[in-house]
Amino acid sequence: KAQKELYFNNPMWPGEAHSLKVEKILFKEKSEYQEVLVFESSIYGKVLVLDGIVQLTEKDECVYQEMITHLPLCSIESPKNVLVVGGGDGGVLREISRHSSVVLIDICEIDKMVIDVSKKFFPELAIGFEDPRVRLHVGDAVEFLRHAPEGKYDAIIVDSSDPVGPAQELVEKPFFETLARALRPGGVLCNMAESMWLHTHLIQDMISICRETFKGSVQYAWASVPTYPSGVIGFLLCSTEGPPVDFMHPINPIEKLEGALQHRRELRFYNSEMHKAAFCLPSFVKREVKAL
Ligand SMILES: NCCCN[C@H]1CC[C@H](N)CC1
Repeated sequence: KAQKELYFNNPMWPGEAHSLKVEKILFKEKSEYQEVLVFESSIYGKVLVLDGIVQLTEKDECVYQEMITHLPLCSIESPKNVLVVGGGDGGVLREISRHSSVVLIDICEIDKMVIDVSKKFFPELAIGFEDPRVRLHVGDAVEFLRHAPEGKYDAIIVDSSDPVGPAQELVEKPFFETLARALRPGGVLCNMAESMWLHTHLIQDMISICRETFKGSVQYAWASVPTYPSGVIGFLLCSTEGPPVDFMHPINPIEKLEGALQHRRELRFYNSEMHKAAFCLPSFVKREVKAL
């Protein structure tokens, strides 16, 4: 039978599109915030799509979930209180649970349908919700951070979709200011930071805001994700004023964490060498993204 294909083009990456062969559409509904689609692809396993943008595939989700989690958590001694903004698929929670020093994992996801769909179709990711340290808050993270106690968290991970639609506010300065306030001195933030091939202006804007808002260090890292536009995704690592954080040399290496490598599922992408390599930047990025 004729294989259906889905094309992923978007104003966020004009002039190009990525397509995936579809075996079967498994779910498609509109939530209060966005269209939620799940389909079985021919070569990447199941795929989660929000408003026409690929969020994750079973085959390569490990890159993003492992890097966005361990880049910050392996950069500080025994993280205890962690906050996840977004991340409703549960993948980041699965990765945080490898760190036995963590005692509290707050997660604030705006769209309950993403959580329910992940539990139904992506148990390998939704397993993260089963960790007893997890406290789920369904709602707007802008509101949540406004009421968060000052200096509460050692680490905050902003696992957001693109800044079009629900995640728009998550790249604006007021939000970064609430993130900085909720972190302890020497606390760390890791943000999803788009593509060096497509979004150097957006990255520059985020870095400028973070340099003003976070008085510690601000570093850009990246990794290869085949099913994201241009095949890469970036991460912005920030630390607040206080004990200095050297993101490029993990002082809390995952290889030394008791049980972290086998916990529930072995790591498929992250390790301490990939951690260090992630901060090596191409010359054009060094030129185009000042203050790196
Ligand atoms: N929690 C799954 C990943 C969400 N972040 C992605 C970053 C890149 C975007 N183009 C799509 C969402």
